[in-house]
Amino acid sequence: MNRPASPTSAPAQPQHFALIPAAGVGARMGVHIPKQYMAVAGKPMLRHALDTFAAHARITRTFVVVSAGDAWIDELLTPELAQRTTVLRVGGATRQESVFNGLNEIRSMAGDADWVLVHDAARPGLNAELIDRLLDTLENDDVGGLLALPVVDTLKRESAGGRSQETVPRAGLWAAQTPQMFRYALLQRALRQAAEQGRIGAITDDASAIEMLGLRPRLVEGSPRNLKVTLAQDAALAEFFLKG
Ligand SMILES: Nc1ccn([C@@H]2O[C@H](COP(=O)(O)OP(=O)(O)OP(=O)(O)O)[C@@H](O)[C@H]2O)c(=O)n1
Ligand SMILES: C[C@](O)(CO)[C@H](O)COP(=O)(O)O
Repeated sequence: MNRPASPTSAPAQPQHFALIPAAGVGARMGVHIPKQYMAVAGKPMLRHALDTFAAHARITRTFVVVSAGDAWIDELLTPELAQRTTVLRVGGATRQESVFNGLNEIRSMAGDADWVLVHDAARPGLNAELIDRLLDTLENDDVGGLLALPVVDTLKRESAGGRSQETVPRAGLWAAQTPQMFRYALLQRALRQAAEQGRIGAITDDASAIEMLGLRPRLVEGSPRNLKVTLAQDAALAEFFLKG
């Protein structure tokens, strides 16, 4: 669906929607509640990204994908946030399935050419500067892209027994972050194809599905503050950046 331009106006400018997959359980974190609801810098982790997108004038609306039985989101969503945020209780078995289910759920609200910024609830350090960097870099891009960081450490491939088998050349390697930003129709098509090929469970980010179409997403430099809180020790680092 493409919204037609009115006869006396220029074609409608594409909208920017945030879509936050937040239906995980945080198993690697080892805490008693899903990690997206654990407190980081004084508020639930998910709240940081919701507040950042809600405060950003260029983000039309935020959709947050939670599990059908999520028992925490209703309490987290203040009346102010609810004016800019829609909860979608369509979480799937994997991150990509949650994203795909969320995309399908907003079909009536998003035009084919509208941008979707998919952002992990587990990355509370996203700020307006990083969002603007992504929007400004990709606004005329034919494919879309993602925040990422060039790899600066030497990388080892583990052999049996926890020993180094080989060094993986790091030249040209980047560590993917989020948001990952693609046009609605392209991202939905890419994830649908991945699902039809039985590969949606094997991919771990949205850009992988775009690459499977033979396209090359743009790499946009992110920031260490935009780390993914995955293991228990990550929470203190996230707090450091958020309180800094
Ligand atoms: N079935 C899933 C799995 C993950 N996610 C979301 O995808 C993001 C990145 O996933 P990850 O950091 O792996 O979170 P979890 O899957 O919760 O962590 P773990 O793998 O340790 O269980 C998180 O915001 C998580 O809530 C999701 O929406 N649906
Ligand atoms: C999307 C992502 O954050 C990019 O690095 C990452 O792939 C998510 O992985 P996870 O295992 O679902 O946390």
